[in-house]
Amino acid sequence: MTAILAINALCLSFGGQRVLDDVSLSVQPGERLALLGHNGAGKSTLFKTVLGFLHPSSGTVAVAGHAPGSNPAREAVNYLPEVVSFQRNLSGREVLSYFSGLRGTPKAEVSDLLARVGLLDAADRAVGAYSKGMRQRLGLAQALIGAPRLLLLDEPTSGLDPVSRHEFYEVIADAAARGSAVLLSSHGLEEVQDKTDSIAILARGRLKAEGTLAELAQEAGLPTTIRISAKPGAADDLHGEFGGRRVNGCRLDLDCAQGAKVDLLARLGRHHDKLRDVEIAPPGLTDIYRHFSRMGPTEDQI
Ligand SMILES: Nc1ncnc2c1ncn2[C@@H]1O[C@H](COP(=O)(O)OP(=O)(O)OP(=O)(O)O)[C@@H](O)[C@H]1O
Repeated sequence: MTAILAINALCLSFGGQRVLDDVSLSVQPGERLALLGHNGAGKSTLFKTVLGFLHPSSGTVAVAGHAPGSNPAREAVNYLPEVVSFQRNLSGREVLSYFSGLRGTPKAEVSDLLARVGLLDAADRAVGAYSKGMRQRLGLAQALIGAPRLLLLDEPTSGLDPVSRHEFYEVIADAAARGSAVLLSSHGLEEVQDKTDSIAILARGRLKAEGTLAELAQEAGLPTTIRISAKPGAADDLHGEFGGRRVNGCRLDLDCAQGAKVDLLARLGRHHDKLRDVEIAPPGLTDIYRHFSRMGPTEDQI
């Protein structure tokens, strides 16, 4: 499959400061790629480069095979910036009609977009009276105009409540299912873990890792935690036999390397009379993110 966004060895500096350093990544049609990184990691700079607002010092960026900022690239991409603002006295419908006109897409699309982001009931109210979540949804609807081949969403869910976040990601999933490639940045590790297909971790302008959650977990080689609840009076015996961390009078946590889970569970099975419960907790994105973002010589600065 041909990537809609292909970034190769991208470097970009402001003055003498290298902000993006040898970044390569790609996004395929229908893929949702989450770009994670600390404040100042270079996420917005990367988006602005893809949009053609900033120019690389070296390396290449191709949007649907075209140079960023060229007409065919601009036709292929829509962008939701971190902070959205609209003219307050226009209604949501008028805002979308205006942008739809700029894009040259049929006006009939507007009602469908308002429905997709859950704003149909508020469509004819002034945007100035919208809540932050509603403005954000309107921004997403604007970004969806014309079914872009590439959707760039810069921290689209910041400041939204959990239900709104969930609904936001449903709309993004729907856009991806219709074929859009989605690149979004976020600081919300938990939401990204469940709602995207792959993850790229940027730290101080360098790409530290890219892949699915399972691939990153494998690459990081982080242990799975086996959480044991012991029957009354059995925790000391189990601790003596398996080691691990005592959490309280009956809980014991064991770290287990990826390839050693089955053996450990088999050994535990031989002590089933002492066990009340066993839980298996694989490493989460928070652990994986911490692992990769701290790698390298700049660890103390992250
Ligand atoms: N126009 C500019 N001129 C000079 N330096 C800039 C400019 N824009 C960004 N930078 C610097 O580039 C680095 C990356 O900034 P960027 O906004 O891309 O980070 P980010 O990952 O989007 O951060 P955040 O999560 O806080 O939004 C920062 O050190 C920032 O100060």
